[in-house]
Amino acid sequence: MAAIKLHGNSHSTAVRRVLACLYEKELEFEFVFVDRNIGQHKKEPYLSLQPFGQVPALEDGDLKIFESRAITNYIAKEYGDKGTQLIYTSGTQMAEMLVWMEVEAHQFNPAFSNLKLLVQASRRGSPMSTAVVEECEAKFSKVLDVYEARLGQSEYLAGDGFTLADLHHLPTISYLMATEYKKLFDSLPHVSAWVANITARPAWVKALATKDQQ
Ligand SMILES: N[C@@H](CCC(=O)N[C@@H](CS)C(=O)NCC(=O)O)C(=O)O
Repeated sequence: MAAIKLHGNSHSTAVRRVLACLYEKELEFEFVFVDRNIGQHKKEPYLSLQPFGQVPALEDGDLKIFESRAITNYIAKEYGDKGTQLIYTSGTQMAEMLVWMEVEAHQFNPAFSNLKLLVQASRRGSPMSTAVVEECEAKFSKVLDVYEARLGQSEYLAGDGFTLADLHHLPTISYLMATEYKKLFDSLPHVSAWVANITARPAWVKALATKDQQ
């Protein structure tokens, strides 16, 4: 049995963030299905792993942790000698990486969440008003404009190497690329080239292809 157990389900963006990291690091792991349709994530024993009742959660031997970004940070540091080097540990590049990891969590992800709500409302057949749609689009585009400027200076967010700062965006970007909000990326050449580059990584392709083990 693998020492690492990832608990979750494959269509969750937060779970896919961790899957991408595990595949980049070429680690063996067991993917334990959490059936959200029957509320397994809101009951024991799962709540002992993730007290907020969300996926993912990770076990590595005796260690039990949750929060997808904390998990990827742990994996990247603990298994530093395996697979892709996903973090810088010193100097300017580390500082840039930390900045863009925070930007993803506190600027990009909230703006993404608004667009996801629009997509979900529209799919339910109760679309939001034009004013709300325009406001959410404008907020997201304002964030992307900052990315366009940054990616005009370097291939990846933290410099010339792919790091967790880039990886953390993969699930949310891929989600949007399959919606009408792809249009918000299309007019930005540096952002578009970065998106094409990072979404073509074999580890990400593998994460998207991973199915639940029911
Ligand atoms: N900040 C958490 C967010 C986790 C999260 O929102 N998970 C969603 C699936 S993508 C979930 O479990 N939703 C069910 C719920 O909140 O009840 C992380 O990154 O791990």
